[in-house]
Amino acid sequence: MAARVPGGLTGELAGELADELNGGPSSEPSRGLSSEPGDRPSDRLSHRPAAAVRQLTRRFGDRTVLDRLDLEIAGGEFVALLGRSGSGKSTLLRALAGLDQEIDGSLTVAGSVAVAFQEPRLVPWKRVRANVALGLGGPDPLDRADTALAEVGLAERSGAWPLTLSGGEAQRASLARALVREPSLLLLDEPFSALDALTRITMHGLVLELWAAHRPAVLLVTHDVDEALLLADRVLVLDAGRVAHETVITTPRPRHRDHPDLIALRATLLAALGVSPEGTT
Ligand SMILES: Nc1ncnc2c1ncn2[C@@H]1O[C@H](COP(=O)(O)OP(=O)(O)OP(=O)(O)O)[C@@H](O)[C@H]1O
Repeated sequence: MAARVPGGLTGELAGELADELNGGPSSEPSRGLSSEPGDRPSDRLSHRPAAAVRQLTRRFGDRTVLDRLDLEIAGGEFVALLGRSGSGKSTLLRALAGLDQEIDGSLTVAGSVAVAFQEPRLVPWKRVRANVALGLGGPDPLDRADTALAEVGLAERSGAWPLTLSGGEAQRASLARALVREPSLLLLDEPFSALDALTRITMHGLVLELWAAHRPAVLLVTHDVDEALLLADRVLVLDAGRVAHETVITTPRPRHRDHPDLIALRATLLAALGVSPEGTT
């Protein structure tokens, strides 16, 4: 069965940015399915899922990385995805982003998708503002880029060259580039893992602010159980190609990592990952 992939990202990113972002031409730039009216964030009260994945399978040679995986993400929901290294987290994210067409099963994303990667992937020869606006359709892309940069606290660095940004600033710019596309699904692939601990805490606060203001559905890939517990409505653990464990977190935000609910959930998640609380397997 062929996968159905929406055109929101493929139109904006896969065509013009994928070569820059992924170091090579995308295998199939666009399948031409466009965002439907009614998929904008303000229309999401219909509770239509932001993403629905059914029986998704991805093989690399004779290795099956995703194996008939089912997943649904509600509009506006914040989902974190954990899993051991090599469990297929990035593979799933790339499929949702429309960057991988070699998949079996069905995959439906309502509206547009934007991605922020572990490395900010800014084009070094374009100023920050132009990076954020890169591939952006519609009117006044540079003005909209500036608005997004202000929202992530980077207004003053809008005219800077990417190489002059700190790691945290570059990751803010990457978030602005995702945000300016007003995605109904925001995919975050370990966006904070290369940052120092203090910057990471600041970025957690920023992401929650942006999420509250724009309310996209979020799928955050992370290795950090605490990050998942602090941010997400629901935490999934990927194992053997499928969602092997699911934890719903109802603790109100802002959350403190020492909250008794989170301490209990941390132990559950570590067990689901096959890791003892002391960190040994
Ligand atoms: N293009 C590719 N060709 C061959 N194998 C691949 C390709 N992309 C991914 N894989 C393999 O698929 C498996 C899952 O990779 P993936 O990057 O999705 O894992 P991950 O859970 O994101 O890992 P990590 O936590 O280390 O980032 C790995 O074994 C990887 O080597």
